[in-house]
Amino acid sequence: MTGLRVRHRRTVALDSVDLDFGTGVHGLLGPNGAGKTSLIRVLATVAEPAGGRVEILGHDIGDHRRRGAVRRHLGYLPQDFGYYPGFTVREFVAYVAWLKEMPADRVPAAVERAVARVGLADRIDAKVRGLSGGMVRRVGIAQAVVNDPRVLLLDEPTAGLDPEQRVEFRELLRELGASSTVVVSTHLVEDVAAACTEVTLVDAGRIAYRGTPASLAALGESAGGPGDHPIERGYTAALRAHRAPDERTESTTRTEPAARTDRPSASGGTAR
Ligand SMILES: Nc1ncnc2c1ncn2[C@@H]1O[C@H](COP(=O)(O)OP(=O)(O)OP(=O)(O)O)[C@@H](O)[C@H]1O
Repeated sequence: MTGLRVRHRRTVALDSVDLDFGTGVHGLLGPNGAGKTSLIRVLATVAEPAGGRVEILGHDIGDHRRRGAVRRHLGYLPQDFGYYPGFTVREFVAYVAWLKEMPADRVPAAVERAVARVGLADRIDAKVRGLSGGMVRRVGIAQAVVNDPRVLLLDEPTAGLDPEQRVEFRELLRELGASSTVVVSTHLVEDVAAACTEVTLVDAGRIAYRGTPASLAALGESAGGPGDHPIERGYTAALRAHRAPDERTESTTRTEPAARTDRPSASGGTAR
């Protein structure tokens, strides 16, 4: 995407964002209201940008005629995931497969595989309304992956999952990220540390930092920000650097070369 701008009435949610996502698991981090959901919704083709250009799998999604082709290859778990409580897990995931125009003969096996991948095989014929919140979230992940998407967009997928499920989910993320592009917004540093190949930190509608989890952790170690985990310290240090770039340039840049190497000029470097 280049020059992406998203507005909600008078609020500018994203401003002049340039980003590209390749194969792998991309963690989207940032404070509440930073613009992560706005970014994911544009990529999912459910929100219309106010400006800029977004290309997915070679298609310009500003062109409405191309969106169908893109959507067939997308998987999307929204933050507020709507479902039909009267459906069984199998019926609901099959319904989403149908919406994604999967060939009918492939649907039953794809549904069973997706449901098994999120550890719900034994509940496949249970009604969604009878499941716990974490299980419903897993149904949401199953519907997102049922078509083996080339681009998978997950908005806070681990919210509500128990620790064992989170561990299994991260394993699934790594597996999916080996061959597809996964963009996952999360507030959990453990998700980033364990599953992400790259981190994008969003702050007030701009890109504050891009790099690997290891480089973000190294930034935290060198800058010494507050936090209980190296990535948490890196997160705080990157936000501070982004919010006070002049101060940083004068006082700290020369002594922290690692801190700047992951701030690409096209996004983080110009994000002010
Ligand atoms: N429907 C809406 N109407 C008005 N303002 C909105 C709407 N949706 C988002 N915003 C505003 O746009 C900005 C970005 O919000 P967004 O939901 O993208 O942030 P986020 O990073 O996903 O936050 P969180 O971590 O809390 O989920 C915020 O200032 C928010 O208040």
